[in-house]
Amino acid sequence: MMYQDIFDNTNDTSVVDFSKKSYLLKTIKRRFLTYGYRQIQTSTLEQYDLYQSITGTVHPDKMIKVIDPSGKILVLRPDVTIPITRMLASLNQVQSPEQPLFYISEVFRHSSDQQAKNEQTQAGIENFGPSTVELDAEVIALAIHTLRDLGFDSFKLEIGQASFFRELLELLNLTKAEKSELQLLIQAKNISEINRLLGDLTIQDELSTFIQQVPFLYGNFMEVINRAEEIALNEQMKDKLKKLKKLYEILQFYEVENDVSLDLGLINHMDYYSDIIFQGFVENVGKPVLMGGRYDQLADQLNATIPAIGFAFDVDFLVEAMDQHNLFPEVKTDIDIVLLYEKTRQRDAIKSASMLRYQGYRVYTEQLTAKECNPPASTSLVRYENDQQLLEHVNRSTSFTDQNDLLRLIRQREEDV
Ligand SMILES: N[C@@H](Cc1c[nH]c[nH+]1)C(=O)O
Repeated sequence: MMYQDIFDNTNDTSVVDFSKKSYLLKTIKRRFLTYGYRQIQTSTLEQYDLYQSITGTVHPDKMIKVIDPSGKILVLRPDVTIPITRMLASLNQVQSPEQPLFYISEVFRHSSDQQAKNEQTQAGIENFGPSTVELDAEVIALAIHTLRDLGFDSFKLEIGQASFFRELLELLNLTKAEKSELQLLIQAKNISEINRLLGDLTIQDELSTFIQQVPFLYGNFMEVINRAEEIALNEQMKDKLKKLKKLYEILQFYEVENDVSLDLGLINHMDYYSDIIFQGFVENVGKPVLMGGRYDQLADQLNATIPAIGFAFDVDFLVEAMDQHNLFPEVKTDIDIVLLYEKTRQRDAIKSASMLRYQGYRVYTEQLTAKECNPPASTSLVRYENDQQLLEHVNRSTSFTDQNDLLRLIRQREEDV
């Protein structure tokens, strides 16, 4: 191994980035709590078999595998929605239903992109309540409310319908490869390639015309619904549109309707979604900062019937987006008091530092030497010199007699501020 390799592919967080991330997580957490969500955590190591047996999960090549001493294959948590569903599915039916849940967890997904990290922090919610438009609307309102709390003023939550498109694909009788090609082309709104693919396939004209329209079915929520209603192919599609209309109506009660748009060609990277899906975009940032949707059938694969909806923020990506939009408050210094001392005053200095720490102050100490010392920034500086002891606070220097006097002065100045 090259020495340089040891430094590659790490995911360390510096002091400044950590404080930004903590600020962001605190804000998100506070908002999740106000909607009645409670925090949980799932295991970091999961059974590989669980993920392999479920359809719609992370691709096996993307999972990071670990082999335990008995030879069993485990994976580092590649997703949080699946293990939470597993947790709920394993609960005794007699138990009362879980509250809505939230998490702040690392997920591990291998990416072929050299720049992308294998480890991301997600802050998300999962709500195992009834499969209703009311709950869908509340979850969307929560996502928007959180983005507003973080300070974003121009963002969009793009809403789509996973089953709308899936049912369309069913009507087409395509092979798996053709289906995913068409899906990707529609998502990329690549009209010329869609036409080429449709030309190669034998499909009824009516269906072909409809598919050509799907990439254009995005934009203003009600406008898209009206356009889609005109070309809807069957009753199921009409029902889906009716449900979306109802959703929009409720979003108006939450006063978030201007922050949503509709994209009937939207596809999320996870295949477990069964109904509405959504992605959150902030201005000038190309990738979505949050993804989610309803996944009513995921628990079926674990022998349980648990409709659910959820979403997750990509926290690291959100930090970048907030940086770009200058949304972090100025980082305050983490040190309250810097205490510098000459060797002869070491005893007094350490005793004062201990006293101040017991009082809850964050104290940094350093011995004054011939070398220039470089203490961190702080509002108060205490100096124990050979012949005097001083408190310097915002350009004012006062001598103090003993520990009690020092504490009194520090408190007094805090009150003055
Ligand atoms: N687990 C999904 C996000 C999500 C949470 N709940 C529903 N969807 C993801 O990683 O993209």
